[in-house]
Amino acid sequence: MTDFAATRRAFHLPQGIAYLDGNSLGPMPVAARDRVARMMAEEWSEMLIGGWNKAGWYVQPRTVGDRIARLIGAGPEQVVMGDTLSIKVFQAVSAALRLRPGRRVILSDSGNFPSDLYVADGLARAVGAELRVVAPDDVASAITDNLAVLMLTEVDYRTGRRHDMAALTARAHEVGALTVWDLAHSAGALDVDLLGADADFAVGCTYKYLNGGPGAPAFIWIHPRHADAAQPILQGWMGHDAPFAFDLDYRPAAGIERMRVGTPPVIALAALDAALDVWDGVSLSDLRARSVQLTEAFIAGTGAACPDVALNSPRDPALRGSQVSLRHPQAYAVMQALIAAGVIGDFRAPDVLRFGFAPLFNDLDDVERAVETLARVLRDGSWNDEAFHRMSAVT
Ligand SMILES: Cc1ncc(COP(=O)(O)O)c(C=O)c1O
Ligand SMILES: Nc1ccccc1C(=O)C[C@H](N)C(=O)O
Repeated sequence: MTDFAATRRAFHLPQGIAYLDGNSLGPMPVAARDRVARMMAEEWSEMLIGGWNKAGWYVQPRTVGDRIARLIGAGPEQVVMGDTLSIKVFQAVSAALRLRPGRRVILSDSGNFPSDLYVADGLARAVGAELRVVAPDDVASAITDNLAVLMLTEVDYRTGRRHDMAALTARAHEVGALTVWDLAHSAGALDVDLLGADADFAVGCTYKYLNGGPGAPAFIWIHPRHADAAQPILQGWMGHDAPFAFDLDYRPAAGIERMRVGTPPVIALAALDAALDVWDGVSLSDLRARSVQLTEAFIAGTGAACPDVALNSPRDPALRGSQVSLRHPQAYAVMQALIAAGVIGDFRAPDVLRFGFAPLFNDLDDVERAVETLARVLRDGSWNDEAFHRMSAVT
């Protein structure tokens, strides 16, 4: 059994708050602060340029990628770190598109995160392809013969709705299309199984449920059947087969290494590597069970105590990720009042209160506190208090 009391103790959680925003930025693992301090004191300062080899900076995008692989149902040497998630989306979709010459349609849904849609749209315009965006429930029926790439975020950042990765991937494969899965709201939150779902490409960030810190690097995974065939569009020198030969011609490195672009963010990778230590000994089925327990308790609690909000997430946990969103016409003001009372979630336009439940550090006390505080804020109308608004406008 995973010891979640121990994983909670691994984080610095400021006194007096219930932090339900780990789905946007995970809290700081105490070991990350120490690791970065040590990296500065022992590596950068003393080794200087020698750190690339002596301290393993050069291979870190892969060694850290191997640690992420276990958390997303991938194998060793299949994941590489670097850049931002938006860049990794571009790399995955562009490589998938090149693997399907003659097909021009990229399909996504309106629940996707805007950056993914913007990036795919920009790419489509540049190469004469078409981005088609349908409602989340219409994705399966929009998978038609001319499809090149199905690009989806598994868990919707607003509603928490979870797509069926295995079923939609199978459907895409039936028509000869490839899949790109964005795991931003899945990695570290669910028992993701990329190989089991037979996905083609996956990308994700590490500053949410993986707790790598603000600006932590993103990851990209390619199924081994495509890894040596996928042609990078961003032909950066660190994805070259022999970067230090400084050839004038680009030749992609073997496998996933080709998805490296330029110099890795070594300090950020040190923090992320320490954050991943917390995952040692965490079983993904325990993680999922705890996530369901927390979200179920929150939905039941708010359902009973907060009649003024409406559930905006699927009621069935099988169709949901690790967050719950609620709707209220004055959601922004309600969230400001909640934050002032020490319950930190976030607001998403136009009327969504969003609460992330990160199994590594959230517990049933957080759920209870959030339910009670929300019920009180809604009951006593403090969110609607003019004095409160004047105060929150300046703080
Ligand atoms: C699903 C999803 N995709 C993409 C992004 C953008 O990632 P980045 O800012 O790291 O490029 C986010 C969050 O910011 C996200 O939630
Ligand atoms: N990277 C950020 C930087 C600043 C503020 C928020 C973010 C988020 O990650 C938002 C998140 N993608 C979301 O699902 O809302």
